[in-house]
Amino acid sequence: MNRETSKEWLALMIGNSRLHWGYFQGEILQNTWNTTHHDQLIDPLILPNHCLLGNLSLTLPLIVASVVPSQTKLWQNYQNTVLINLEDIPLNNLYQTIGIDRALAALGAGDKYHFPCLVIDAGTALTLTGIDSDRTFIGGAILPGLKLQFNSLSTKTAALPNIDLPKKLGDRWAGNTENAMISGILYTLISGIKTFINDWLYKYPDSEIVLTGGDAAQLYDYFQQDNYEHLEELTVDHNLIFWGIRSINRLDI
Ligand SMILES: Nc1ncnc2c1ncn2[C@@H]1O[C@H](COP(=O)(O)OP(=O)(O)OP(=O)(O)O)[C@@H](O)[C@H]1O
Ligand SMILES: CC(C)(CO)[C@@H](O)C(=O)NCCC(=O)O
Ligand SMILES: [K+]
Repeated sequence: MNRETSKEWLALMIGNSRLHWGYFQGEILQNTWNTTHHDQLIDPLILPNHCLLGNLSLTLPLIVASVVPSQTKLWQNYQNTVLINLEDIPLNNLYQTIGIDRALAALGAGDKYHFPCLVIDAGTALTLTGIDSDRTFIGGAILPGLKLQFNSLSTKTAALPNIDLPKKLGDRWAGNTENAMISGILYTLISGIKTFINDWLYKYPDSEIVLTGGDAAQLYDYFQQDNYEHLEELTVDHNLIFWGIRSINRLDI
């Protein structure tokens, strides 16, 4: 291995619910992990030069992208940090306020698989982001993520309970409160997402379709339980944003 390919660096995606970390040696993503916001142990304002992430020193080059401005500030003070902005993303037609996580995931999907691609990011929010073969952003959608849909029902009502994300789809026609919430949210969600996928595949039949984000594997499982006809065209990849950051890093910003 030559020096270039073994060069170590860290990628940090600051998401809405937590921080997503990637440790690279050159182009190889060796490790990923998540931490909470405001984690004292890794707060660079408290431990400027010697903060350890597992056994990794934060003196490594750090490439940061963020959708949470208040958290971005913490990391900008750390030495050896590069902040990725929308202007750094080599995709056409991105609108000014699109989330950098969406742009990076779409770039990562195209880089790792191919363009055209449709990314479905099941995080705090659930987003769809479509890019054509010329690397042009076509459009997308934003809706509340899975957990958020359940949480909003329970926090805004007196009688509806707080329930964990279920493993099973269950019966569409439910006979108790919990199952009715599960059915209502999940069947509506998967049929809605299917209409987006079907429409996208009609326009871009050779597109890659990639699920990512904290709930991606569970979402894929729901599609499987529902015997989705395009299941074999769906890929689950939790590291799309890291492939996007790697692709930017190659450009040496
Ligand atoms: N330990 C965890 N902490 C928070 N969410 C988790 C955890 N494990 C699984 N999840 C699931 O991941 C989802 C959040 O996804 P993700 O971590 O991709 O979101 P995020 O940090 O807000 O990033 P983004 O800004 O991309 O949405 C939640 O809906 C939750 O169900
Ligand atoms: C939609 C989220 C919250 C998903 O993480 C993020 O991408 C974001 O803050 N986006 C800005 C709005 C937009 O993408 O149009
Ligand atoms: K907000």
